[in-house]
Amino acid sequence: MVASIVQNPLKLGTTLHLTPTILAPISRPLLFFSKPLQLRSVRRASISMSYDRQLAAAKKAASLAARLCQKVQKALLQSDVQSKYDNTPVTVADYGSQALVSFILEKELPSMSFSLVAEEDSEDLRKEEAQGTLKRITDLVNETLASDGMTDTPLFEEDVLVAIDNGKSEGGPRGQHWVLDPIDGTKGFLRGDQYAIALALLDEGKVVLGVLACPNLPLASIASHNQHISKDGVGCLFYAQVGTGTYMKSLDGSRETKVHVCATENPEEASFFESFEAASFDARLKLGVEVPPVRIDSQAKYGALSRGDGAIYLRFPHKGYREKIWDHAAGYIVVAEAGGVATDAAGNPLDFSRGRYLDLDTGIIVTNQKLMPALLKAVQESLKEKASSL
Ligand SMILES: Nc1ncnc2c1ncn2[C@@H]1O[C@H](COP(=O)(O)O)[C@@H](OP(=O)(O)O)[C@H]1O
Ligand SMILES: [Mg+2]
Ligand SMILES: [Mg+2]
Ligand SMILES: [Mg+2]
Repeated sequence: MVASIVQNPLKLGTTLHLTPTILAPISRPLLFFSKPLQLRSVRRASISMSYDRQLAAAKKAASLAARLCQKVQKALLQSDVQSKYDNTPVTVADYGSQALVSFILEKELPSMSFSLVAEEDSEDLRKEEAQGTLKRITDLVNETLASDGMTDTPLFEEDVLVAIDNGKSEGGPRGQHWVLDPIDGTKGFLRGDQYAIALALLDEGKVVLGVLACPNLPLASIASHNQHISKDGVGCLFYAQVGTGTYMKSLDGSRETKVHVCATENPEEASFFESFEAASFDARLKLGVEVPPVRIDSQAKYGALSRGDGAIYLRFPHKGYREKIWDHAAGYIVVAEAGGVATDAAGNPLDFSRGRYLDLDTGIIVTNQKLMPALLKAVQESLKEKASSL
């Protein structure tokens, strides 16, 4: 199945916005300065703020969640699939992954206040008929924790429900919030194709780190021209922290590689990624692109783009569809730190500070800095033509 894919801020009112990590080393010397100097010092310290601890916890959480998901995908049973209120599928792996990530982040970062904006909630799992499913999810979470030596903390079913529901935060422009899609591309997951565990951190409304675990993504390029069968295997972990670039390693732990987006300046040779869900819009013809788009599920598209497998990702869902922040936050920074850029159809940067939804103009465009102006123009012309033909 993988083969088919191969083919084919800082708002610094006061020091209160700083985390304990950054406050600890700077708070004492600040006592000696006058107030204006104090603010300048804080601003400088904040700009070089490190999210290393958070990133380490996020990598651990996403990698373990990937392990849980791989186990479920291997033994996918029909009974593992439920239908949510909006008729989209959700599996024991979506719930298990969310519980695990929520639990690990809170445990690994005990000194931080914990806010999580995540896709799933426990409502359906609390129903009488879901008892067996909840038991299976709890077992999966505990087996995964034990596989990493975390045997001191087996969870009860109620703990799992609470961990899932910790994802009900509304996010927003103040403070730090984790953003999680426990399985992005559930449909791909069910098909045995691409999916991702996507985890990001917002600080004062900006994405400051992102991790994408893509268990089925080949380590070698999936560019449509790459015909050779790679022996490198599958399973990639992408991660990025603001100002430090994007890195990739294999999910089983090999050496990390710094990745960069494709440098092409020629739209005609640019290859496209598209979603299965939102593939109706086509600006390719305007740009003269002849290569057919590569369709992949999930934010694996952002991961693949960040290492140059393709040059462009266009996403234009049907009218009225509201994008959620967990479908893009991790991918956004993974691409941005690799030298790329993501905007809406009006060329505005994506705004993750407005709660659980991304309010944007029409669609999402992702590419490298050089191609963006031409792509934006082509997209806007196509949209105008489409509107006038209606
Ligand atoms: N009709 C639609 N148009 C656009 N996006 C949709 C959609 N239906 C579902 N989605 C979202 O698209 C995500 C998958 O993205 P992609 O199409 O790139 O694989 C889904 O994430 P989940 O699988 O986490 O629910 C879901 O949030
Ligand atoms: Mg979903
Ligand atoms: Mg999703
Ligand atoms: Mg999901």
